[in-house]
Amino acid sequence: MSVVALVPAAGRGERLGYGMPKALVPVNGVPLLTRAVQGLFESGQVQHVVIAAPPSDVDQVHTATASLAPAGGAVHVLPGGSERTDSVRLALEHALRVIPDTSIVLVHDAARAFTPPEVIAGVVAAVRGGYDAVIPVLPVADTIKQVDEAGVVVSTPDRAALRIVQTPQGFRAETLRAAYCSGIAATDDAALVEQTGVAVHTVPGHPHAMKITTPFDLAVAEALFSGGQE
Ligand SMILES: Nc1ccn([C@@H]2O[C@H](COP(=O)(O)OP(=O)(O)OP(=O)(O)O)[C@@H](O)[C@H]2O)c(=O)n1
Ligand SMILES: C[C@](O)(CO)[C@H](O)COP(=O)(O)O
Repeated sequence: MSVVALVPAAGRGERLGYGMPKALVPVNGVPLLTRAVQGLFESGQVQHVVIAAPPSDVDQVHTATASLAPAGGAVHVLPGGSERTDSVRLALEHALRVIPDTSIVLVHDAARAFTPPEVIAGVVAAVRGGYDAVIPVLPVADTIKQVDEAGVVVSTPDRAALRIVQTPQGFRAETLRAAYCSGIAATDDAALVEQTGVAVHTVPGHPHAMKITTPFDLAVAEALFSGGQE
C-alpha cells in the first residue's frame, strides 16, 4: 500500500508576521517545511510527499526538498490555493492523478514541523489496521467556554469529551477523495470526512506536533529545538 503525504504549505503566515511565507521560515537555520518533510520520511512509512507551496516559491521549494525523498519515492511540488482546503484539494488531485497505487493519504501541515516520526507512524498504522480515518489528538488542559457574539458565556462543555486536534490526519485514499467531492471548506480534513458519515478515530498526538502560528510558538520551537534535541 503506497502512503502519500499531502503537505499544505501555501499559507501566508499572517499571524506569525515574519515577512515571508510561514513554511519557509527557518528555525535554527532549517525551514519549517523542510523539517516537516524530513519528519514524514523519517517515519519510514511515507513514499511520496506532495507539497502545496506558496505560488511564488514553487521552484525554490522543489530545490530545497527534492533530495529528501527515499529511494523509490519522490517529492512533488505544486502551487497551493487561496485557502487551506484549496491547497489540500489541489495536492490530493495531483496525487490521485500521477502517483500509482495511492492507497493511504496523510494530510500534514508544514506548520507542524516538529511532529515526532512516531506520531506519523502511529497514524499510518491505525489506517493500515483498518480504520478509514485517523487523527492525532491531545487532551484539553484548560476549561473551555462557548460564548455568543457579544462574548457572553453560553455553556461550559465537559472538557473530558474534548480533544485538541493535530496532524498528520490519515485516510484511506478513497475516503478522502469522497469527502473532498463535497466542495465545502473546513478547518481540518477530518471535518469533511465526518460529514460523509465515516467514523474518525483518534490516536495519541504529541506536544511537539504543535502548530507554529504566532511569534510565541516560534520562540517556543527555537527554545526546544536549538540543536541536538530533534
Ligand atoms: N491557502 C493556504 C493556507 C494555509 N495553508 C497551510 O495550512 C497549514 C495550516 O495553516 P495555518 O497555520 O493557519 O497557516 P497560515 O494560513 O499561513 O496562517 P495565517 O492564518 O496566520 O496566515 C499551514 O501549513 C499552511 O501553510 C495552505 O497550504 N494554503
Ligand atoms: C488542520 C489543523 O492543523 C488541525 O488542528 C488546523 O485545523 C488548521 O487550522 P488553521 O486555521 O489552518 O490554522
